[in-house]
Amino acid sequence: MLRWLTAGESHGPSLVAILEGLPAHVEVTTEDISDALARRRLGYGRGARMKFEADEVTIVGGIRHGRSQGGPVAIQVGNTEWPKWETVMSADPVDPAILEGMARNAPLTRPRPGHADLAGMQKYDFEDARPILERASARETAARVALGRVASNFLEQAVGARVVSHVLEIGGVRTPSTNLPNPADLAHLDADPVRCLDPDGSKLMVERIDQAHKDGDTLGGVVEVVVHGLPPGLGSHVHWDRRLDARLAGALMGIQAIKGVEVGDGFELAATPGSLAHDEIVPTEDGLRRVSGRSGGTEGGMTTGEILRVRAGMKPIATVPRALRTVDVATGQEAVAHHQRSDVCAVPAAGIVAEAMVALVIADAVLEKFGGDSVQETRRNAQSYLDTLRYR
Ligand SMILES: Cc1cc2nc3c(=O)[nH]c(=O)nc-3n(C[C@H](O)[C@H](O)[C@H](O)COP(=O)(O)O)c2cc1C
Ligand SMILES: C=C(O[C@@H]1CC(C(=O)O)=C[C@@H](OP(=O)(O)O)[C@H]1O)C(=O)O
Repeated sequence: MLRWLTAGESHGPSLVAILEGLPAHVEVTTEDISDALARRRLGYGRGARMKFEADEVTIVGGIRHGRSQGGPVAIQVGNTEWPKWETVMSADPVDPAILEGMARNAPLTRPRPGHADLAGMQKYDFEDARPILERASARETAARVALGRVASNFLEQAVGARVVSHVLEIGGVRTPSTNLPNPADLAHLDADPVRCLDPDGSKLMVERIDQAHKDGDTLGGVVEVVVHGLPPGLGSHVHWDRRLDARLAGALMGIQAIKGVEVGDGFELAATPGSLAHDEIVPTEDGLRRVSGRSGGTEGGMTTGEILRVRAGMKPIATVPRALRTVDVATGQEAVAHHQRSDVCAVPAAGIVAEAMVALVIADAVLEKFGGDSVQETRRNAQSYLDTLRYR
């Protein structure tokens, strides 16, 4: 079983991520993790912070000479913004006279609709949104992407599976392409400003982001994650919390600003007659295959052995420059929400985070099915299952 945790605030010294349950001998380097974090920074429409901040990766446990050792993997991602925030975010008490008058320390009392500010202040009993937004911020997704890269390496080395994502929609512009991303073309896809497979769709999405920027507005969209090379039978039909589709949906909904998840054609299937909605099974030279992929590669909460496909819908960024109405909780008067800087659109970055979450969930399901204290043991077990499958 894999478990993972993150800690750290948006403007704290660093984020910390721990992955427990990873078998030994998974090859992974600091460079792999830095590459994954660099992919998360890409994407047209992100704000100023992405340009000047760097992700400083330090592997602090669990990996030696480029291989996992079987113990928890711990990764630190340094926030290079820290020097500017050291006093305001200090873990130890600071003399109030020093904090007095510091603009950065002014209490945020005009909560942003759509962000965690108000519900968090109510729940945790704060007069200032700072402690809430610091942890609610999607800065935390850097830690998840770091762990996701470790899980991806494990998946590739244990069962030969590859996780990739692309952007389907931004601000209502939907790509007409129904092609799925090919892991071999990842560099090409990452070079696109919005990580969209269709160049015309990409151009329109970039124009829509520019327009939103001019209008002082923000945008959301839809990303799709696909996994190539999975065996049938990951997850289970026997209990709700063992269903792989449920576990994927929970993990994707756990990403900041994700408001909807679809498996395969999702909601579209609800409006399609049964004769056209399912993936018919045929015998081929390569064994039993489905003629289509509408179900997204799961049936009964288990992988079918076809390409796995899930989508996540992201709401627009909550910090809208053309500020939204709110209440100043310090005075009880109507006000506009606080705004300093923000992304216009972070959908391409959300795709990379979604890849990470899918990789972690699938890696957990692979370990549940095949076990293994070393990656070679997992590989052997997976191969023997495939070699002795009753129906192939
Ligand atoms: C990659 C990424 C970047 C984000 N950037 C911002 C941002 O710059 N400003 C903002 O207000 N929200 C941003 N968000 C969204 C907030 O984190 C999110 O709105 C907040 O957590 C509340 O969403 P929830 O209701 O889904 O939890 C971003 C989300 C992601 C995934
Ligand atoms: C720092 C990251 O994303 C941040 C996520 C975020 C939010 O509210 O979620 C708000 C912004 O931060 P700030 O308010 O400091 O400008 C984004 O830049 C990151 O992805 O690395």
